[in-house]
Amino acid sequence: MAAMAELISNSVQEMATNGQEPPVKYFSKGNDGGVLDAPVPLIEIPVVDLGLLTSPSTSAQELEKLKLALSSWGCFQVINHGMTSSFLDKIREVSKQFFAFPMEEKQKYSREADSIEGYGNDMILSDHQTVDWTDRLYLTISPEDQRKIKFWPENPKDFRETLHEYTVKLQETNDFLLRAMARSLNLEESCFLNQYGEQPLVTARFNFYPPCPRPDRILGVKPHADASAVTFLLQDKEVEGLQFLKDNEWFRVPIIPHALLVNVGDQVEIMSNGIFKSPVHRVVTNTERERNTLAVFCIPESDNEIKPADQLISETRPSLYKKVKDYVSIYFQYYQQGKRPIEAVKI
Ligand SMILES: O=C(O)CCC(=O)C(=O)O
Ligand SMILES: [Fe+2]
Repeated sequence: MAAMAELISNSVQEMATNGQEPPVKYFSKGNDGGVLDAPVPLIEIPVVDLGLLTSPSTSAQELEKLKLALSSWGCFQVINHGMTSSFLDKIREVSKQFFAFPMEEKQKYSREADSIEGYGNDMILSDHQTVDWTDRLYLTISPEDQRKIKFWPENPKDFRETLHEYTVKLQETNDFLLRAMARSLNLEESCFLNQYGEQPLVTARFNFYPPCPRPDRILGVKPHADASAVTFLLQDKEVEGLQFLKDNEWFRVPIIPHALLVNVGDQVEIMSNGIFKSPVHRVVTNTERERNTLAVFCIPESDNEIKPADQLISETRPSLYKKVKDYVSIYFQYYQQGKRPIEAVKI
């Protein structure tokens, strides 16, 4: 019951609805005296067309685009992914509907105080942590026998089936992209997929960002890179918020409603020996409108050894990363100490 009470008092959705002054733990430390909501330029983010990647006459050019995108930004938008715009809208809709339910309905799926899975606010891992202005629903998708179905909303009625269908499709897209990434570096096409494994961990994080009274000082998500191999983000159709860091400058990501935003995580940075960049990103808040997104993380099998591909190591470019297993646990230990986790595995 204590854990439940804590969740109620800490839901940012309720704070926003009640017009409550955000507690100090939400305020960003060390943003160099600058405001977080200062205007930033838009990324001219590469758009990769899966149809062009498949067709023999266009694939070489599209692979080059993919390689450039991942070695400069670490992200791109993918179109022609085989899901209709109306299906993407349906996913956005079930997610919006879930967060719009009364608190009692959502709390049927509340996470436990010390566990990430389920509905709740940002998890506090360290005393010094700035807390994100977001509520989330976090679910394991794969392996299917690790699903904790008690956390999967029964309402709206088509939530479970829609999420299942979406993530089946994304896993195919992920396999396809991991092959394409290897091909773009002239590697054997299964090179990254073999490290990823046949029993990967796939998780989904529904992010809900209510309007925030202090966008100048409070972030929806603090700067981080993902622990995944690949992350797929279904952005809100109307409200921007995501920004990527490049050369110490922040850039906004434009919305393309029918596209998925793909970024590589730390584990692809390792496998590619640093050629592909796991980008640091953050989410800014705004005073006016809520924002809903869905991130799906594709994470290599935890028993697999992740390491730079042999062909990407040479005398002039030695291995930049140690071999790792279960990078996700390393990630959280470092995150707890406020450090960038990938630093732990750099040589
Ligand atoms: O909501 C977003 O735009 C990004 C969320 C994100 O970076 C994450 O869930 O890891
Ligand atoms: Fe992220």
